[in-house]
Amino acid sequence: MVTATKEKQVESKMVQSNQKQMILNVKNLEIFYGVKRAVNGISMGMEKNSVTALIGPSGCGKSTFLRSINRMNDLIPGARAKGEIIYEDLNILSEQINVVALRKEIGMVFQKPNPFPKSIYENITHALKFAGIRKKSELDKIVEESLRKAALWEEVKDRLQKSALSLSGGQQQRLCIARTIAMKPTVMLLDEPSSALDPISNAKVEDLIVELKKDYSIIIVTHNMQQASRISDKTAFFLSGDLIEYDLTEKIFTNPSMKKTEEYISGRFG
Ligand SMILES: Nc1ncnc2c1ncn2[C@@H]1O[C@H](COP(=O)(O)OP(=O)(O)OP(=O)(O)O)[C@@H](O)[C@H]1O
Repeated sequence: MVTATKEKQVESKMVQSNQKQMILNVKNLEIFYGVKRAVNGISMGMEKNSVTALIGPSGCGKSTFLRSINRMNDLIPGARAKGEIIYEDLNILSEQINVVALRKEIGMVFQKPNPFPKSIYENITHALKFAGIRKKSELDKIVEESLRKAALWEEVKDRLQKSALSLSGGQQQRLCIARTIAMKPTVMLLDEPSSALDPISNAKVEDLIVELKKDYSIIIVTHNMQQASRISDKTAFFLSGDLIEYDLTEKIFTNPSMKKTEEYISGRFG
């Protein structure tokens, strides 16, 4: 639980006009590194059980924005945020938030697969044991469930005690996704999760993301516009720290409202 007041959540407050339930509501978010402002007062809502893609040229603030959602920017000296990110009626940016609990509910997967140099099994159980789960039968159950959800179980079920580093890059990335799933998150933040992978592994991760949105709300940063158009429901186009356009993915890629979006998706810059 993020705070003791979480149980008091008022779900109906985060319902958009089209009745899709919102999981996150970002209000006038500004993010600074020292005196430099990297995100310029962005407001947008992310829908539950959907995939939201963040696109835009290098340096436009996508990763900075993504990292603010589970307070990963706190780890960067000099980084600070203003505004609000409302999640279950609480402001994620508030000092009262339990950041460790927040990061369990809002998990993150990075560009480069980063399994621990331990067994496949231990990669998943490490944080669970830290959270106090000790019973082997319970750990076994969560390991299997998480690997199944990450579409990796069939490939690794006979070698759970082997090193995670013996897996291919694509399998390692699905293991990192399984590790996040094991913490029972509600939101998954994916920062270019398949850009370091070969095309077959990339396709598996894309299929997995579409499957995972049944259970989780997913926000993905991607440089790959085909990927954004294949897997996301809504797309946000960032430029120089501004949110230029945010709409249904189909609209963004076929009939964007803003000239800059059109120029970017047609490859005229970036
Ligand atoms: N740790 C940091 N310290 C200082 N400035 C940073 C830091 N991280 C990012 N920035 C700056 O903030 C701005 C936004 O960077 P960010 O990494 O969020 O962009 P991005 O859109 O994710 O880029 P890319 O697609 O290349 O990953 C850039 O000007 C970048 O130089």
